[in-house]
Amino acid sequence: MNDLSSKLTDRDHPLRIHLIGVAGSGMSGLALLLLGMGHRVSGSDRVTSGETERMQKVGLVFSSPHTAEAVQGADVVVYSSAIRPENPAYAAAKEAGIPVIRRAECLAAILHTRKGIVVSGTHGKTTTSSMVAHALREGGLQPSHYVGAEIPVLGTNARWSEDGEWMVAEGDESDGTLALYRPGCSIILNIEAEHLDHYKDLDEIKAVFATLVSQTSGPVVYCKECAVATEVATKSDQAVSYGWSGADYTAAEIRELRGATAFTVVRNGEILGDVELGIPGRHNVLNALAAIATADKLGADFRLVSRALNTFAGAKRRFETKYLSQRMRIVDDYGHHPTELAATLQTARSLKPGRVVVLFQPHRYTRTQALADDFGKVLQAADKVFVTDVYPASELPIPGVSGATIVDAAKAYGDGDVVSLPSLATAHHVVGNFLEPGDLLITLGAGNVHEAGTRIANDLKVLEEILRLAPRDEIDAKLYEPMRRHTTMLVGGPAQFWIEPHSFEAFAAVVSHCRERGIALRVVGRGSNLLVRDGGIRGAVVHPSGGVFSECRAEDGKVIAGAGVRLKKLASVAQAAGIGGFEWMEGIPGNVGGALRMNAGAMGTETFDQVVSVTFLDEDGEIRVRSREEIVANYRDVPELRRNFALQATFEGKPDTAEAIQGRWDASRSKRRASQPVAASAGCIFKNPEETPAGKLVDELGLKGSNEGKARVSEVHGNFIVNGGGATASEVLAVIERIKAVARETRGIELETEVKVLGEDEFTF
Ligand SMILES: NC(=O)C1=CN([C@@H]2O[C@H](COP(=O)(O)OP(=O)(O)OC[C@H]3O[C@@H](n4cnc5c(N)ncnc54)[C@H](OP(=O)(O)O)[C@@H]3O)[C@@H](O)[C@H]2O)C=CC1
Ligand SMILES: C=C(O[C@H]1[C@H](O)[C@@H](CO)O[C@H](OP(=O)(O)OP(=O)(O)OC[C@H]2O[C@@H](n3ccc(=O)[nH]c3=O)[C@H](O)[C@@H]2O)[C@@H]1NC(C)=O)C(=O)O
Repeated sequence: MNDLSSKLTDRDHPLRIHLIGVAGSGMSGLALLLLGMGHRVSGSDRVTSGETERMQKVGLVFSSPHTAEAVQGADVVVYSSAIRPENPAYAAAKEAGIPVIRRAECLAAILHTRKGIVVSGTHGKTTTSSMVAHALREGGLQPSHYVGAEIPVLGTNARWSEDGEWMVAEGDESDGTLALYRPGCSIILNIEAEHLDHYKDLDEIKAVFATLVSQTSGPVVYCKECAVATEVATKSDQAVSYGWSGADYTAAEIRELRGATAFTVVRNGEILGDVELGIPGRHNVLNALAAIATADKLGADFRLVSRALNTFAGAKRRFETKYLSQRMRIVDDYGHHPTELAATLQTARSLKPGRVVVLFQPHRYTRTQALADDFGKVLQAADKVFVTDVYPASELPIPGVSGATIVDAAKAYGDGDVVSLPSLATAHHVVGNFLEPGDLLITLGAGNVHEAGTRIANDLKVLEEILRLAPRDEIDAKLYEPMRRHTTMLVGGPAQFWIEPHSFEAFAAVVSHCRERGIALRVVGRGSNLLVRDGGIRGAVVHPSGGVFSECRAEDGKVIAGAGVRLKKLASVAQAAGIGGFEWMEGIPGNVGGALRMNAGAMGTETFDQVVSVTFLDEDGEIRVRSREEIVANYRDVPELRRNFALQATFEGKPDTAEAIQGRWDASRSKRRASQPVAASAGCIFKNPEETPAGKLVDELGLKGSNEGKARVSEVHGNFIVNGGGATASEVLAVIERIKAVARETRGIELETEVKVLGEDEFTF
């Protein structure tokens, strides 16, 4: 026991200890242990988190940001590896001559007050150390524990147990600190070339593990499937092996169940008993064998250990199921090394989903650079992979190294579908929109990629509730549908919930549901009069289409059309039935619903000139019918339909010959073609002011052809803004603002947009 260890156990003289960077998972664990031991603990961090708040409740004196004052009067200061020497708390402690130690040194000192069990290895440490802690706890050994993440079955990432003699700790091989421990037992899961930012090569890594082995006073439990671990561990005369065959502890009759794995444990050729492990994956069978071997060596009852493994729910972020429905599953996994990815993808496959979709966030530039080829290789096992930018951890960028490095490696290796999706902040939009029923999505990486899965999972819950409102063939819905796919201007961010009802009842149910749940709701037609901002539309965007909404028929000299029918189709059904007067609609890009709402018009005629009656849905989701006389229709606005939603309408015209109708149709088309652009647009941008047509005004102001990025005032017609290819909504809005300002300043005319501008500039979902 070293000096600090003996001071830590001196109950009569509690120490005053300060932790710099206390919000991190490793440091918060230390704080919990030290508080449990009865010391006075303070901590500082750049950020406040749920974790720091929880620790304050159990006695931590927390401060943010880091200050020199925070370390005043401390007996010892512990710092996280993310802390740099210029940190004010660190600098002040050094200046004051307070002993300043690394996280691992403090952990070693705590561990040496007990019989330590150090769980080490390149992969699987957190899962295995929590399995060991849980198994020993259920086996009655009352261990203390310190593991790298929050584990549901253990309650917290660290716990001090006053009574037990053992303490389970996850050892970190990343910076050589494994050599600080002198445990009563150690576990070596595997040894691979990792953390090459710290180590020269595999030999250097082996040497650190060898030191741990030589300092272990009791059993060294190791995995026989790893040649390097075997080589290092067998230097101990108390080495105990586990593996698939030829080891002291092996597993037989492995059966993958849904979300769990059953197997029989064999100890030196004799059956010890059965285990039904609460988590899936063959690699977890090996981790469980490590825990079983350790617990057995320490004298725990196998039946209690087996029961513990059955209730083991896995570590957070280790194949953690975040969403499960009949349609989809979303899993999060902390894996960030090719071997871990391979194991996770194998587990994913064993669940037999329709497709395995991966959102992978590489962790650290050094690892990405060193292992890009291996990542590219293992990612081939998924059906679709999106790779984000690198999560830097504490590293500075390495020029030329990014998520695309892995995508390039994957493409060089095989024909797996691996694409780059740099921004994690918006990755969920693309991934969530890509998902189809039957898919398994895995968010993969040690950084913050899990946030994307959480967002998708939360929104999927809402979406699936909506889908259940109507029979399967009466409704379709998707997350994050890009509105640029649904606007004639080809501009706009995503709709949070894109919903396509195909029956009046389904539409009505969606309206009532959104109202009850406080979900904002908008209805759109063909998007020919819309400008959707780049941040997309929060809430539900309903697009009545298919089913009754796409039906259009002539009956008794009238035409009945659903809200989702294109005006052009309405005009041709009328023509075929010998009903004239609809020809002006031939070139109008919108649908009946939008035309009713906007009282669309062209060539001197307006929609409501021909309406007989409208069937609509009121705000409460009730279906009503109103005749033409009961509806007020203004120039480009029907107030009645601002809050109500058009479902269907009956139109009238005049009987006429096919030739006469065709003549007017052709005349309308020629006029339109001569005066309006063919490029992507939203029709006229401004309403015509009283003084003069807006197009003429823009023309006179000399603004035709002026642009902002790819958004340009049409040279053909001054009231059209055209998308030259890939324009953004903010570019279009900038052009609109410029025209308005010039019209106001030079002519005193206040232009009002005719297009409806929807959505938000920034992403809020
Ligand atoms: N004359 C021309 O050359 C052109 C004319 N237009 C006209 O603009 C109209 C736009 O049609 P479309 O592309 O389908 O519509 P959009 O998808 O562009 O929707 C425009 C607005 O119409 C409202 N709306 C849409 N569907 C319904 C419905 N079922 N019930 C009530 N309101 C609805 C919504 O208003 P809110 O936000 O208030 O809910 C929506 O924001 C077209 O009918 C078209 O005639 C467009 C381009 C060129
Ligand atoms: C495109 C739309 O509807 C259109 C509809 O197609 C046409 C055809 O009937 O009539 C309206 O346009 P508009 O008022 O600009 O009609 P146009 O006949 O093209 O132009 C009006 C007058 O402005 C002149 N003009 C127009 C554009 C231009 O760059 N320069 C110019 O001098 C034209 O020569 C004409 O003398 C509707 N626009 C509005 C805001 O009422 C729409 O609603 O989105």
